[in-house]
Amino acid sequence: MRIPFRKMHGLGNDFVVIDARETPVAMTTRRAAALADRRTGVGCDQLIVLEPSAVADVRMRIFNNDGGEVEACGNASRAVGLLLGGTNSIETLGGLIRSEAGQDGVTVDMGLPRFGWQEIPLSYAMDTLELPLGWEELENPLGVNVGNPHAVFFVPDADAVELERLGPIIENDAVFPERVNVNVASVVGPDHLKLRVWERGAGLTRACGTGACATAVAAMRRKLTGRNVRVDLPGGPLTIAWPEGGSIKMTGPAALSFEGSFEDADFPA
Ligand SMILES: N[C@H](CCC[C@H](N)C(=O)O)C(=O)O
Repeated sequence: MRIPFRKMHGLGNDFVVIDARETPVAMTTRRAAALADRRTGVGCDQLIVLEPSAVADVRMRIFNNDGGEVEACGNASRAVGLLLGGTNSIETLGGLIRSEAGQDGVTVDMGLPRFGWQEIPLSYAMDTLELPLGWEELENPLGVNVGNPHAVFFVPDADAVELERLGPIIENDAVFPERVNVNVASVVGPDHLKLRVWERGAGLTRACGTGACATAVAAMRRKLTGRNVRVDLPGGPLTIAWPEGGSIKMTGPAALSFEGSFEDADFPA
């Protein structure tokens, strides 16, 4: 049986999107990693499977390039929002989010941030503004969870960090029981950040929507910026707003690259 897919991206963070709402498609770590492989599969940073939901308009399952299923994906949320059009509620393992497709891209309400991570002694996790952790020049991160876990480091020049070397070391450090997405950011202006991300399960990507949300929240908590910021990623800018007492809103582009299909027997579940 042929299984159709859409190849989509958000600022170059790319996805294979399978719409399994009408016809179920079994997805396993093995099949996801095979489809995501850039040499022998279709190739993508994340594989997205849309399924029916009992609590939302759609359920979005997210698999990293390494095949691991995870809780959230900001750029894919905008891609799915573009695909569905209008306003939609989306169920994810990280909670319920809402997308709204508009003229200047797609806005996603990513819900409320959570802080800290469980392995740090509670006294530290209660205040994640300054965590006594360091990996060479990357130190004192904030732990911010926006459905998925992020460590956010502020540095003078994000481009000067050897993220391809330090990223996997931090991603896989035992202090992060679920591993972690590694964000390295610089403050460019009062409401302007520059961000590079080593993604858990995917490595260096051109953009990370949840990373942009986590980094913007971290900057706001440290009073480095106002509550509405532009985050410049290698693939382009996102706008993140986090009003006092409100939820995080991310706005940016999403695009369809092409449509295709694969033979299910060629990628066994
Ligand atoms: N690598 C992330 C999932 C994808 C996040 C990113 N592509 C985004 O746009 O938010 C994780 O393991 O939590």
